[in-house]
Amino acid sequence: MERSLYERLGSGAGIKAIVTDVVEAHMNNPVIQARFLPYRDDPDNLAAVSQQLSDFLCAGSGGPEVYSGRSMVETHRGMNISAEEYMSATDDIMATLAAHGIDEGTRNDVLAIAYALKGDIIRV
Ligand code: HEM
Repeated sequence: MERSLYERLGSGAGIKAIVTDVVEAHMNNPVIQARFLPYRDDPDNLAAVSQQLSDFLCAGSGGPEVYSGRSMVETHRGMNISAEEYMSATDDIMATLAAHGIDEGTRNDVLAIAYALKGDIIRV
């Protein structure tokens, strides 16, 4: 049987490590860093958001973790996120997956999920 997306991403520990590096990439990305840098001064909140992101990706890829955060529309409503920012964030995710040695087919599976969510995140 084909391995689940969760397994191909390295299961809970692998996904957590990916999320840590995606958030770090966002903080170094000039297009979106202003959205994320404030979390540097608020480590508890940073840890909480990172945990939600990890749970979201774990649960959405077939893992046993439960996502207890808000819906994507609810989370990003009022942030006025542009298509350019969305593309930039997606680029960070794709580059981080490659840096973690995730194969191309698996990267494309994540890209398809990210693309499917864009209507819930851009200018909602
Ligand atoms: C595929 C794209 C994206 C996904 C899957 C995603 C997912 C998430 C998730 C699961 C959370 C945590 C929700 C919660 O705590 O209830 C979150 C929070 C957040 N997202 Fe996104 N997001 C995406 C794109 C973006 C983009 C493009 C931006 C801005 C450039 C952004 C900015 C934020 C911020 C600032 C928070 C923290 C909100 C808070 O502290 O309450 N996200 N996102």
